[in-house]
Order: sequence, then structure tokens, then C-alpha cells
Amino acid sequence: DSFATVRTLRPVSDLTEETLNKVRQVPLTPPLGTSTYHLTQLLEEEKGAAERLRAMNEVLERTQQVVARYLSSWDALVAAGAGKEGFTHHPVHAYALTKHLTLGWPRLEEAMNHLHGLSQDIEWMLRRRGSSGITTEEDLASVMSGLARLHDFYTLNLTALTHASLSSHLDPSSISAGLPVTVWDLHHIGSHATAVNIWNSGVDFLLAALDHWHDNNISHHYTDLHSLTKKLTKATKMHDQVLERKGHRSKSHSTHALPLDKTLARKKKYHRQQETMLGQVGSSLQGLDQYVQLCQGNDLRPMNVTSRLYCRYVSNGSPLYVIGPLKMEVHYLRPYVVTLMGVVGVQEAQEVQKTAAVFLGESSTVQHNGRSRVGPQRTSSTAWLWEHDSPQLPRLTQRIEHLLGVNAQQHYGAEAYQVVNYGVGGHYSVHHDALSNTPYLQFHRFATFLIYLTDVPQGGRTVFPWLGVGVAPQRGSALVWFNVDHAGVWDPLLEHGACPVLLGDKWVINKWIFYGGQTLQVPCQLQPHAHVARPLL
Ligand SMILES: O=C(O)CCC(=O)C(=O)O
Ligand SMILES: [Fe+2]
Repeated sequence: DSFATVRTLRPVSDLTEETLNKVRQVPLTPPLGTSTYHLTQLLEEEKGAAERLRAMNEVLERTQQVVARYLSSWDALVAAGAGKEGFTHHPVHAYALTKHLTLGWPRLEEAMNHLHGLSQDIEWMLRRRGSSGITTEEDLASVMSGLARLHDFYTLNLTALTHASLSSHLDPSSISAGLPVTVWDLHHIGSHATAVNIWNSGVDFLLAALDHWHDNNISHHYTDLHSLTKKLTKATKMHDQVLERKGHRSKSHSTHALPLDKTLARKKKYHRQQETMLGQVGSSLQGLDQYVQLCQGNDLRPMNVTSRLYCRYVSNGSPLYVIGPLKMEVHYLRPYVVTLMGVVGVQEAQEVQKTAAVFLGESSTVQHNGRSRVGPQRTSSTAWLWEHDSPQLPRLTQRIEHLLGVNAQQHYGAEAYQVVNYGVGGHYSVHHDALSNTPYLQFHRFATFLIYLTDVPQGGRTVFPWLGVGVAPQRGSALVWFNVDHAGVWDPLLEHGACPVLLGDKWVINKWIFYGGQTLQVPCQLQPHAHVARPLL
């Protein structure tokens, strides 16, 4: 294959398959809310459990009837004096006792035999926690955090929720859930939201719980009115204090933009107009605000940017694509962010998901000190796949090489494939893909090739706060950008985030191309800090 990229001789990465395999052998069991895959597995098993329980219940009911009948026949004997001496001397008593045993006992035996089979089911029930897992308080907490985050980003209509439908600012039309959220639920999700510093959602859920307390139409479990009002008062006060002290948003908290207290809300500092900042990097708060706006579906790019954008067919001169070029959509020119459509087929996408599913573990992020950490900034499950895990992957590598003109071989030119599945409100807050702690340029994540394996009906966009770009996942498409410039220096404009998934199943693949593996492929530029030459222009 004359087009094949020239390989560097030594692997660029010192992360051998052996070390990576260790990571894969001990995946942290993710909280169930962190991936739709695990929630679906759980549902499948729950269907089986419910069937067993229904069968058990029938056996128990039948047994109970037999036992009750047997006992009532015995009680009749007792009432006739079976407890007293000489009972059996009376011929009618002797007949009654014999009949009681002769006819009653076989029925009892039969019932007991059924119970015997039941013990196997009971054993299965008791083993379930250990073998496939049962949701824990931690799982419930992760789902509640997801709901609180969804409300923070998309303003869920909480009244609609109590009437069994989903509606939000993102999509105001109502989608029936068939299940109402009760006052008890609102109360507990609100409390949890305050515990994880999502103060705006906390107050809103608690307020909604109180509003619906007297609403008789809503079925609700008992919720303690006193503890609800107490919680709400405290949350309202804390909300304003946090806003005053820390501002309305950081990566670890959020509040409403205005204080809840009317007097405080009049303060000038809460009414300063913030201008959108594009093409340059502003404060972290500014970045997060623009992240949220983009997640809500806004396009922040000005006309002088959008008017130069275009779509076209590309092949990058590769024989693989000259005959059937791919559609490309340019989202931003400098720096370069593009979508390539139809990189992966429907069936291929499903195969990769299936292969990755068994390796899914809780996602983590790499900190400045190089350690990995699990936290609320990234809630999803990830699986690392090696090229030989599935026949789709070497083909995919080849496509990436042809399209970008890079070396995308695992260890030599790129990291292994990272497959990600999101769950309830699953997201990845604003971050940069090139690791800042890497001492060697060669390990820098030069380019990101982000492949969407699913469509996501609501939420789940990938957004770039400093470019004003937001992209909705589209199955089979790849979003491509370059994280570092020609000197291997971070391009901060490529900070990005994955918006919370509101409705649907989101699966993506990250393929990170190493800077170091591209010595022969990526030509140097005269100006050291020029944006990387764009192969697909
Ligand atoms: O899922 C997405 O849309 C983006 C994911 C991402 O940025 C990452 O995993 O680094
Ligand atoms: Fe990323």
C-alpha cells in the first residue's frame, strides 16, 4: 500500500498494552446512572427477576391456602376436644382424625414440594447483589445528580414532571413519561441537589415539592412537610450566600444568576451585562457561561465567521476516498474544527459498542499531577479498546490516516480507542484534550478525532465556548480538531465540553493522535505558533 503512512521505529507511548490491560482488568464499577448501557443491562435482569418473583408469588399463595385449610381442619379437631385425654376413644373423633391426616397430609406434601423448588429462586435472589449488582444509594445519588444537572442546564418544567411528562427549555413540547414524579421525589432530588452544590436546582425542586404538596391530583408518598419547609428555608439562604461569595457558576457549583432575596437581587453587581467573548480566552466563569449557552442550542458565532464557512466533499487525495468522498462541514476556520460525515457505518458503530460494553468502567479525568480522578466534572463510563479487539478498528485507523494524513497506529501515532457511554445527565465540563502535565511533546494529544456512534435526540452536544461552536451528535460522523499548534503548544481556544444528555443514548469514540508520532507526516511551518496546517481544507 503505497499510501500507507511511514511508521516511526519506536512506539511513542510508553503505555504498553500490558500496562493498559491492567487498567482494563479492574474497571471501577460505575454508578449505574453514569451509563445508559448499565441501566439497560439492569432493566433486562430486572425483567427476569420480576418473572421469577411472580412465579414464586403464585407458589406462595397456593401453599398458603393449603396450609390454612389444613390448620382449620386441625382447629376443628381441637375445638371438638382433641387436646383432651381419651379423644381417640370416640369413634367419630377417631374417624375425623384419620380423615384429617389421610386426605390433608398429601396436599400438604405436594405444596411443600413446590416450596422446595422455590428455595432455588430464593438463592438466586440472594446471590444477585454479589453477581450482577443491585443499585445502591450511590447509584441513586448519581441519577439524582444527573437530574439536578439537567435542570441547571435546560430548566426542566417541574410541574410537567409531576404530570408524568418531560418538557424543558431545550424542547418545550411534552414527552410523556407515563410515570409522575411525586412530591417525595421532588423533595429528595432537591435535597440531594443542594448536597452536591447545584443550588439553583435544589431550591427549584424543593419549591416545586412545596407547591405540589396540597395538590390532590398527584399521587405522592408521605413526605414530611416540616422537614421540607426547613430544608427550603436553609437552601434559599445558602443559595444567596454561595452566589454572593463564589459567583453563580464554577466547575463545582451553580446558582441562579440573581439572588432569591428581592433586596439582594437589586444590587448593581448582579445586573452587569456580560459580553460574549469569542476568538480569545476569557475567565473560567465566562467559559462556563458560554458552555451552557451553547448546550442550550445557541450558536454564538458572529456573521463574519459563519459567512466564510462551507461544506464540501473531501478525499484528501486518498485512493480510499477519491471514488466515494466524504461530506465535510467546516464549523470554524482558524482554529480548524470540522465534521466528517459517514466515517463509520450503522452496523460498525453497533459492533464497536458491543465490544466496548464489557470493558466499561467509570470515567476519570487526568489531573495536573498526572493522576486520574473520578468526579462530577465528567460523568460517563469509558472502555479502552486495542486495535485487535474488533475487526472494525484497524479499518477505522486506516481511514483516519487517509483522511488526516497522520500516523494513527496505536502506540506509534495515537492512543488506543476510548469508547464513552453517557448516562442520566452525563456530561464532560469544559476541558482541553492535550494533557498539560506531559513532559514530552510526543505524548501531546495533537489532534482529536471524535466519532459519534449514536444520534442523541436531546442534549449531548459537543461545544467550544471560545469559538461559539456547538455540534449535535450525528451517528457515524466525526468531529475533528487540533489541540496544539505547530510548536506543540496548547491552543487554548480548543477548550470544549460535552453537554448533559437530556434524552437518548450517547456513545462516542475518542481517538487521540500523538504529536510525537507525526514527525514525518506533519510538515513544519515557518512561524512556530501557527495553527496546524489543515489537511482537509
Ligand atoms: O462526548 C463528547 O461530546 C466530547 C467528549 C470529550 O471531549 C472527551 O472525552 O474528551
Ligand atoms: Fe475532550
